[in-house]
Amino acid sequence: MSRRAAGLRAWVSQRVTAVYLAVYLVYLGLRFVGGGPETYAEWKAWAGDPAVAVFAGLFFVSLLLHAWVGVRDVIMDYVWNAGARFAALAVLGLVLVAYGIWAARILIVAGL
Ligand code: HEM
Repeated sequence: MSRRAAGLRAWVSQRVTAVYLAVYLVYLGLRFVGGGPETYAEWKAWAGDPAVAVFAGLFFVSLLLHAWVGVRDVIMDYVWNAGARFAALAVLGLVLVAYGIWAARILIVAGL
């Protein structure tokens, strides 16, 4: 893939994920306005609903992809030393993967 196509793909994925993040946050706001689930059992029932889990899962995937593309671009623009750049990208990748595992665990446990 050319550098131009890669840049365009990053730009598009940054904006597509941003739109999903914003739409999902509006949904969450509307869902909880006037009172959401209160007890643990109510939360678990809500989060364990397959539709909620799928859209929440998509939210976390979008958030992690959005953060990866955005912060990676910032690192590539500002960290010019090859070793420091590699280290920064590795830390970013590991942190995001860790968050992804944590989010997946929450969604899986809620569905059990
Ligand atoms: C629900 C949460 C979020 C929403 C709704 C959101 C929304 C957006 C939007 C609309 C843009 C595009 C701005 C533009 O067109 O110039 C953007 C860019 C960006 N976002 Fe997010 N974002 C969210 C979370 C995050 C997180 C968690 C990170 C990183 C940890 C992040 C990092 C960035 C970066 C680095 C850019 C690029 C800025 C630039 O190119 O100037 N965002 N975000």
